[in-house]
Amino acid sequence: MLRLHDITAGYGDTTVLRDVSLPVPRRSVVALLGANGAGKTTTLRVASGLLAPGSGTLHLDGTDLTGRRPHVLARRGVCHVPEGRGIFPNLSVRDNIAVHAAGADTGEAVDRAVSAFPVLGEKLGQQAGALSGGQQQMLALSRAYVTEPSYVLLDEVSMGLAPVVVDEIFEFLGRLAEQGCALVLVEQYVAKALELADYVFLLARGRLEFAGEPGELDAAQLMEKYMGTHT
Ligand SMILES: Nc1ncnc2c1ncn2[C@@H]1O[C@H](COP(=O)(O)OP(=O)(O)OP(=O)(O)O)[C@@H](O)[C@H]1O
Repeated sequence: MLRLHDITAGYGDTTVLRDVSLPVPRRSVVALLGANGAGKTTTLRVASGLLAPGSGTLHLDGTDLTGRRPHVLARRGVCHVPEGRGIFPNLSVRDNIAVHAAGADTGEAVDRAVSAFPVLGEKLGQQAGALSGGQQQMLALSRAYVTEPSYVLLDEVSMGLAPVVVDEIFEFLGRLAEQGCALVLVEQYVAKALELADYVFLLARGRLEFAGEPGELDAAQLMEKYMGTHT
């Protein structure tokens, strides 16, 4: 289990998260929902070690990793796909995959990335920045396949993409989950996220307002209250 417990965190003097507890069991899909500015990205940053909490703890499979650096969590199987893609636009697609592979066999990593997203196979020599938005997101997501993580944190990975690409990305996420990878989904396509999710956490102004299973949520009320029109 990846477990945030009683987390308080923020930036400088600004406290964003207060007493947030988020358990992510192995092989589960967790949807983390909330309005703009509720603290979803901040929660993922704490979960991957990018942001040290002011108080509270972060445990991974029973080991206390509070305050440890992101590479320590990455090595132990936590993969963070940040908002805004996080690829290297001036490197080729192949070299981006090699960076994701972080020292593992590049050929094997490329094979795995291409098996996840076949279109990348036709673009290996191209600069990543020249790919379409959807292809760049696929490249960013392929890291979740290449490094075989146990937990993948996904921050708005469908943002700004055409519906057909969004569908392809959700199919990929479904396959990842089927293979036993735990997912934490921050997602504007709430209905799609809830279809995959085993558990839902709802943040409001940095506090948890709901924790439970998708069937316990009144979806219509949720959309109206927090999410706008993207369902
Ligand atoms: N680097 C930062 N420095 C200062 N404040 C920040 C920083 N990043 C985020 N914040 C503030 O923290 C609060 C929570 O932001 P966060 O990005 O975690 O929310 P979110 O739920 O992911 O929202 P969104 O859906 O808009 O991405 C916001 O009020 C935001 O302005």
